[in-house]
Amino acid sequence: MACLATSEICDTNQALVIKGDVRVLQPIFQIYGQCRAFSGPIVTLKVFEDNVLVRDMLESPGDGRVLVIDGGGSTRCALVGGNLGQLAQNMGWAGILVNGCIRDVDEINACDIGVRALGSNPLKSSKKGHGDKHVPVNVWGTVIHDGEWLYADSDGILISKSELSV
Ligand SMILES: O=C([O-])CC(=O)C(=O)O
Repeated sequence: MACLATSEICDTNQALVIKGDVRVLQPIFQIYGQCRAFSGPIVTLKVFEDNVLVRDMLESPGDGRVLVIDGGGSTRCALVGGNLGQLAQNMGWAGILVNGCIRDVDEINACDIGVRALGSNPLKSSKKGHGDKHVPVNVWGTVIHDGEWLYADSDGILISKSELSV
């Protein structure tokens, strides 16, 4: 699937941007993974320094969706590592956005998915299984709902209420 360029989306959908139906995420995410550009319907997850639910979600078929993990912005441990990156690739996820950290960067960079995260931290997270699936999350001021669309490329990350075309 050819990916829409985020800058083009913003130029051709100015009314949607003004209305807030298309929002630009804060430009604070690092780019990882083989796919610099990716898009898809969003599945949301809210966790804090605990990635049991991340594995749970990635074990189900991705069907080209994007997993948005709101880790509360914590950079004290990693929510996704090489194994989960591989799992996401094998299960057909288009990408993962982590409002938090990843680890095993070299392994994740070899995976055929797109990944965005605040940075990397070699510490693993706790494994208690706390968190919520499919809930609205707030990522640095941008509220993201399950079922919305994410478009990411080298220029930035967009959240759209619905699928976009040019
Ligand atoms: O299990 C974890 O905490 C994450 C990880 O290291 C991996 O996915 O390889």
